[in-house]
Amino acid sequence: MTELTIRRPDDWHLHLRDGGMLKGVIGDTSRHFARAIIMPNLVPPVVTTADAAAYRKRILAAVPKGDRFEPLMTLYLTEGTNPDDVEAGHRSGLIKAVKLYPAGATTNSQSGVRNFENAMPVLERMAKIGLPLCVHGEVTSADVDIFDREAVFIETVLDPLRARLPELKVTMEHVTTKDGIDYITSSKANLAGSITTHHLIINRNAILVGGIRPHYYCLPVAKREVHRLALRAAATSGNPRFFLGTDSAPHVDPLKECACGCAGIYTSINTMSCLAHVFEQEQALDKLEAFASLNGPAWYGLPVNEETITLRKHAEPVEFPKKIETEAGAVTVFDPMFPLHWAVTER
Ligand SMILES: NC(=O)N[C@@H](CC(=O)O)C(=O)O
Ligand SMILES: [Zn+2]
Ligand SMILES: [Zn+2]
Repeated sequence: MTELTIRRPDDWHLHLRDGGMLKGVIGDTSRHFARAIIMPNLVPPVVTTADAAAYRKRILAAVPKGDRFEPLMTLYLTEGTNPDDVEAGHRSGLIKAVKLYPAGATTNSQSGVRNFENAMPVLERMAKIGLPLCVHGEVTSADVDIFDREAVFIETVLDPLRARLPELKVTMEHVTTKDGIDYITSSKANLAGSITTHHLIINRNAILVGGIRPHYYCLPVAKREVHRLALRAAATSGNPRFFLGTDSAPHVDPLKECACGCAGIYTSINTMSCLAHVFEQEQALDKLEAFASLNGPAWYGLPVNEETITLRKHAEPVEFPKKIETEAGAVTVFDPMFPLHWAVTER
C-alpha cells in the first residue's frame, strides 16, 4: 500500500504551552489534527474554568489562518479544586477532562495532588457527571525505582481509586509498560489508555546507549523493549480502549541540553509519518484510523471528524527539520532514528 486515507486524527494528550512557544508549535498540530486534549500544566497551572476559557482564547488566536482546530480544554486538579466550578465548566461544554498530576511526578506538577483524600469531593462529582479523569500514572516516592513507578501507581493508587469510585471514567495517559496495557485490557469498563508516538519507537536504550541523549528523555521514561512491544501490539490491535495521545511536549533546547534537563519530546510535526511507519511495520495500516481518529472520540463521547487526510508513501525519505524555531527559542524535533517515507499530503 502506498496511499492511505483516514478520518482526520485528533491528539488526546498535547502540550501547547503559552506565549511565543504556543505560537511556534500550534501550527504543527493544526496542520494534521482537528482537535487535541490540551494539557493544563502551565506556570501557573490552568486550575479554574475561567483559566481554561482564557487559555482557550489564546490558543485559538495562535492557530494559523486557514486551519480549523478545536482545543479540548482540561483542568489541573489541585487539592483546592472546587467541584461546583468543575461541574459548571463541564456543563458549559468547555471542560472535557480533569487532569491528575501526582505532585512532583513530572514537568510543572508542583501544584498536583499530595493527599488523594483531599481530591475525593471533586472525583466523586466527576464520577456523577461523567467527566473523565486523565492521569499521569506514576508514584513519586523516592524509594520507588523510576522504571517501576507506573506499575506501582496502578497497584497502590489507581486500582484502589477505581475500586472506590467504579463509575469514574479514567484515561491512563501515556502508558509505557506492559503492566499498564494488561491492566487496561483486563478491566471491564471505565478505563482507557493513550499511547504516545515516541513510546512506540524508542526503548530506554535510546536515552542511554553511546552517550546520554536528552532529546529522548520524557516522563514516564521509556522502558525495556518488552514494554515497547506490548505498546505496539495494543496500539495496532484496533482495541477501542487505546488511542493516540502524542504527549508532544516542547522545551527549548537549553533546558533539555544541560545538567538537569527537562522531560518532554517534541513530536507534533512528524507524528503522523512516524505512526504510518510503525503501523506498516506491524502490518496494521488498516488499524491506524482506529488508533488516531476513531477510538479517542468514542471514549470522550465526541463525534468523529468528517474531514479526511491522506498519507502517501514516497520512494525517497521525507525530510523534517531537525529543530523548529519559536519566539521562545529552538526546539529539537523527535528523531525516530530511521528514515521516514510516509507523509501527509498537502491540502
Ligand atoms: N511527558 C513529559 O516528559 N513532559 C510533559 C509532562 C508530562 O506529560 O508528564 C511536559 O509538560 O513537558
Ligand atoms: Zn505526564
Ligand atoms: Zn504530557
